[in-house]
Amino acid sequence: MFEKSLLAHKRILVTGGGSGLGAAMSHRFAELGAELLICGRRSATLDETAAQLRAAYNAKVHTFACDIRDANAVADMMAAIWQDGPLDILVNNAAATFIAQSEHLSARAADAILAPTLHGAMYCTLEAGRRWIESDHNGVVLSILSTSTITGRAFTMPSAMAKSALLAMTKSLAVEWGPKGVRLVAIAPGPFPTPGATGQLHPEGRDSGPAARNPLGRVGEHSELANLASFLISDQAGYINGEMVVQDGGAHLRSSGAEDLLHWTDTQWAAQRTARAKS
Ligand SMILES: CCCCCCCCC/C=C/C(=O)SCCNC(=O)CCNC(=O)[C@H](O)C(C)(C)COP(=O)(O)OP(=O)(O)OC[C@H]1O[C@@H](n2cnc3c(N)ncnc32)[C@H](O)[C@@H]1OP(=O)(O)O
Ligand SMILES: NC(=O)C1=CN([C@@H]2O[C@H](COP(=O)(O)OP(=O)(O)OC[C@H]3O[C@@H](n4cnc5c(N)ncnc54)[C@H](OP(=O)(O)O)[C@@H]3O)[C@@H](O)[C@H]2O)C=CC1
Repeated sequence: MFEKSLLAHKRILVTGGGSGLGAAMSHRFAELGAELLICGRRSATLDETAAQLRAAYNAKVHTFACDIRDANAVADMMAAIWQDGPLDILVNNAAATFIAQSEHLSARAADAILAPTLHGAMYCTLEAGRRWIESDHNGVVLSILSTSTITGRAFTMPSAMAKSALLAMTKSLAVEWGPKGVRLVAIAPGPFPTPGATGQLHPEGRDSGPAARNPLGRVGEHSELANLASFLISDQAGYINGEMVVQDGGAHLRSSGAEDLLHWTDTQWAAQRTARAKS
């Protein structure tokens, strides 16, 4: 659906690019000619994905073991990236979430979600943006958000807060940095099953409704998200700035996706907490 060279000569950092949707996007970007830089906490996962990208597309790939909750680690990673030349595109994809009754969240638990999802993405954006502006180099930031930015979402309140704050970042910087050559866009995906999301959001005992409740009767294909992301970061989308594109089959128009959990009993929630403590 795209020219094979759509992303040729683009250096793209995908946070959390070693797994899930980050890996799916990295594959598509590499296929379209990009040089990939992927980061995450698990080196082995990054190395495995990098090897696949090199083998499949002969792509140039760099990996960075970086915990984006650590502002200094993000600054060091960006400095290392820029040593080989400027980045062109940042994809804020890494995030964390889990379901919990909010009245049971400790401050540490809420921070465990806010730290990577909000602060980590903000640190990456500020470090990249500063360098782009200082060197007068054009840049693009794509943030992977959620339809909770529109509906809110019960039982994943810190994630909904973090994603909403990143939407505010996208809109604010689109205006502030647009004149300086930096464009910001976002995607709000609906359900795109990944081991990470399924593990955190769909523990045993939760209904398997996202596909059945979706107006299109199915969940998303990773390739669909990767294609939308490829378009939004490409020069073809150069006049799209400050926008979030929803890609959820229309699901949020019907439900935030959490209503089934309103029917969980305290016994079910207690069992969920016990199961987690055991794991
Ligand atoms: C649906 C259809 C719509 C479809 C649409 C759905 C859209 C959803 C949008 C978002 C989707 C995603 O982000 S999907 C991405 C999901 N992927 C991930 O989450 C992967 C990354 N996850 C992680 O790194 C971890 O699992 C993470 C959650 C951050 C916790 O790890 P940490 O090491 O940072 O934290 P820990 O030290 O273990 O714990 C810190 C505190 O958090 C608490 N804590 C940790 N896990 C907990 C849990 N499951 N429940 C309660 N509390 C928990 C601990 O008890 C600690 O609090 P104290 O006991 O007080 O000390
Ligand atoms: N899948 C879905 O249905 C939906 C997903 N989304 C969003 O899409 C994005 C990808 O989600 P998905 O692929 O499902 O999730 P995964 O759990 O598979 O991926 C999360 C990635 O983020 C990385 N990561 C997590 N914490 C950190 C950290 N502190 N520092 C660096 N990297 C980190 C992980 O690597 P490592 O563990 O090695 O650090 C992992 O590669 C997220 O922003 C999510 O909120 C939004 C709506 C729905």
